[in-house]
Amino acid sequence: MTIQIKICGIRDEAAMDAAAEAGATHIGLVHYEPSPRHVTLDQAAKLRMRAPSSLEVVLLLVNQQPKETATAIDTVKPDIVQFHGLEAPQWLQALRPHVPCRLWKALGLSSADTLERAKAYEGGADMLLFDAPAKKLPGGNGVTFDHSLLAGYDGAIPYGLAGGLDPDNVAQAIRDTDAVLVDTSSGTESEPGVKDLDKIRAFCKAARAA
Ligand SMILES: O=C(O)c1ccccc1NCC(=O)[C@H](O)[C@H](O)COP(=O)(O)O
Repeated sequence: MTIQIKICGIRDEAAMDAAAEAGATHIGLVHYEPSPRHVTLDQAAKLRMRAPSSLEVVLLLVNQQPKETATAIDTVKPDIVQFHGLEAPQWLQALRPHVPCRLWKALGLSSADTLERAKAYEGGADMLLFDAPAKKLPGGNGVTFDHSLLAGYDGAIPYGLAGGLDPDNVAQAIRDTDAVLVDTSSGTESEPGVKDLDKIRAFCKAARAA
């Protein structure tokens, strides 16, 4: 299986193009004002329009109301929305028939309980993204978690892996898990919110070689 690669927290075209050229399959656009990676809906829409066709565009939202969610999707027209807050399974199930994009749910993983809870997203989420538990931010904290917990996942929804992945540890993470996608934000930055193009290239190279 070819691993999918998501470079999250993209804020400009140079980083987006570097990700595409390096073989990333997805970019993440964070629409969440407290984040150093926040982009407005207009900025996200411009990046989306200019995205190379090899990239799928993932819009990240956190605990948005239905009206704001609909506006965000209408404005940005992402391929995928990644919900990174406390969105319930019922929320995704209710939304899914009404939107022209796929839906992902991120879950902070610290115990086997979360793996059971994850199963409730069947029928609502096209993919789960297991991440480190929320800290200062709901995601993008550059912190890893115990990947051995994932051996206990027997749900039907495919999952991606996030949380503290970088060019040095991504290959081992791919070998240790059944993730179909790896996701990085902090591990491809020189400082929060500023992408390092060489780190993007190194991350993609390491993931593709794993
Ligand atoms: O990246 C953010 O600032 C962010 C803010 C609010 C919600 C989600 C956020 N990021 C979500 C992602 O998909 C990150 O890539 C993922 O959490 C991994 O981040 P990192 O540990 O920094 O690689």
